Amino acid sequence: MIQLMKYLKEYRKDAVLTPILVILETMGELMLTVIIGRFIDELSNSATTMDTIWHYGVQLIIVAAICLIFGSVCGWESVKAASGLSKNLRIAMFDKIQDFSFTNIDRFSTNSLVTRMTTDVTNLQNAYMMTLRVAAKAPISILCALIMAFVINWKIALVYIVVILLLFVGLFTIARATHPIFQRVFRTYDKLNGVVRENLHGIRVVKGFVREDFENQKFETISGEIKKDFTKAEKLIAFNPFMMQTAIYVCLIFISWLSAKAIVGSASGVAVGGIYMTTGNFQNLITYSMMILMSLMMLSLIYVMMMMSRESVHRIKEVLAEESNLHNPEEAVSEIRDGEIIFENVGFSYADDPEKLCLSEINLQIRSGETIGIIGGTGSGKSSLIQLIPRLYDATVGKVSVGGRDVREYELEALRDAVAVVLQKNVLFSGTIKENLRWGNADATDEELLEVCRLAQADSFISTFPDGYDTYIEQGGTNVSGGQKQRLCIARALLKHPKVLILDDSTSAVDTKTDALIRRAFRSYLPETTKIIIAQRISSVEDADRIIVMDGGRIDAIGTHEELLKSNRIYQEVYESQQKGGGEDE
Ligand SMILES: Nc1ncnc2c1ncn2[C@@H]1O[C@H](COP(=O)(O)OP(=O)(O)OP(=O)(O)O)[C@@H](O)[C@H]1O
Repeated sequence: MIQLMKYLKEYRKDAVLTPILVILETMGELMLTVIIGRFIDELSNSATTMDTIWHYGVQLIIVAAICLIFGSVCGWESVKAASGLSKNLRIAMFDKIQDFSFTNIDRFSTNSLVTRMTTDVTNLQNAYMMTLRVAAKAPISILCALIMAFVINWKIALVYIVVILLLFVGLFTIARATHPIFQRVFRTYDKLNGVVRENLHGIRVVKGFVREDFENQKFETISGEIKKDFTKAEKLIAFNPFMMQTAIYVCLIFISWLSAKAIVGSASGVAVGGIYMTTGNFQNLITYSMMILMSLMMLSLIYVMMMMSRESVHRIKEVLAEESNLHNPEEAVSEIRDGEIIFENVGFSYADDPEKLCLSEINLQIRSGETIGIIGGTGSGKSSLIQLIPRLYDATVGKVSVGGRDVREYELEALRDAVAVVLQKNVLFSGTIKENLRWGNADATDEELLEVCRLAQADSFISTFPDGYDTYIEQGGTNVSGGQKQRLCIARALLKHPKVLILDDSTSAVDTKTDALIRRAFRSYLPETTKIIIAQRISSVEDADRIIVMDGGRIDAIGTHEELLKSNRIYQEVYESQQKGGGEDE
């Protein structure tokens, strides 16, 4: 946890102030016990006057009021420090994730990142708040109470030492047993988040296939797993109050017994074992017993919270320590000459393992301005191939060049500005159409928006909306159709004026006529831009300059539509199957 304290930043003063206030509050509480002890002794004196009672009464009120003030400010400061720490941690994690490559994200999984930024940070926040307040208060209370008890009577005070040692052994044993359970619980939380996210994301499909019962069952199973683990851990933790209560009773019985003997002996002038005690002393010892044992109880609670948050701290640190495996080189090039693309002996593995390549022996040269179609079965490596061009992933072996230079020599931002990809999983964000389009270029004028929307055949449907380009897109683009969403995403990519434009199955939901219009517009208006179109339908790529046929992570053939129809078996089969089906999507 200590390494994460640097994220306190502007809340450091609150974090320092809290234990100081706690110390002052504890001192005040101890002063109260001393005053009460003296007061009791004074009361047993027959000469006590009302003046004396007022004197002690006023003292008690003043000290109690000071304790209350310190306690309240301290509570406020600890909340400020803990919630400030969690805010800064979330910002730091979010910032870090923005720099992650796809490989980094794959390594954690999106679900786990969500749990780490929410549940784990909240866990740490709660544990830290408790620690700030109690971790300072409890040891000080114990220490001061022990000193005072030893001052009153060291022989009787030894009882505390024995009980404290026994309690520590018990607490340590419980903590060791619960830690692995909490470790497991957080991994299950990742799964739970995954199920919720998947369900909400695909709620239409769930309803369409009437899979609510199945989804409920899945959720119940995971919730059950969490409940089982928590019950197991709580059963162990339940020993905690049991041990505490036993310790309190043992302490009280022993101290009462020894004190009673001492008080009776002192009164009769025959002190047992040389122990002299007053009733006020006895009252104080009982108060110290409660203070010590309550502090131990609080410490044990913190210990349990620390156990729970230890795993969270580890998981937060993992995210913050993760280094993106995509770096800008020292002297990064920021100018991309043109849209020429060369793959030289490229192999790629998601696991970065040359033994497990999902793309291999890719040799390919694409001229700037060329239109390339890519066809291949599912899982044949089409998306993997194009993701290497804007460095969404790095090639495991070989070299990918754009504009005559290795992609790893470019500034990442410049490369990704020059290579626009409309990915298979299109995403629109909540906001107006204009705001969404300007993701491609924040400074684009309204005329430029209109122009790219015309090219992407989006203007025709946007102008039918009552609010036109100011139409509000709901989160995830749920209020536009799949085909409309795809066209908006293409328009957004066009706004970057890219040198390379990649459409990864991005017109699959667009009707064939509109699809053809988009391609025709590209050909006429973007002659300089290299266009790579991944598609399932032959009609989407047949007019490309060249078509690549992918199979099992390798290039099976490259040629024009006519050449491939004559010579390539896979292409012929796909063509024939689509001819028979009249074009799968039409
Ligand atoms: N993020 C990932 N992590 C690990 N393996 C992956 C990942 N994405 C894809 N793969 C695997 O890589 C191989 C190639 O997948 P890829 O997505 O490139 O195929 P594709 O031809 O684009 O398929 P489709 O047409 O279905 O989109 C597949 O075996 C797939 O399971």
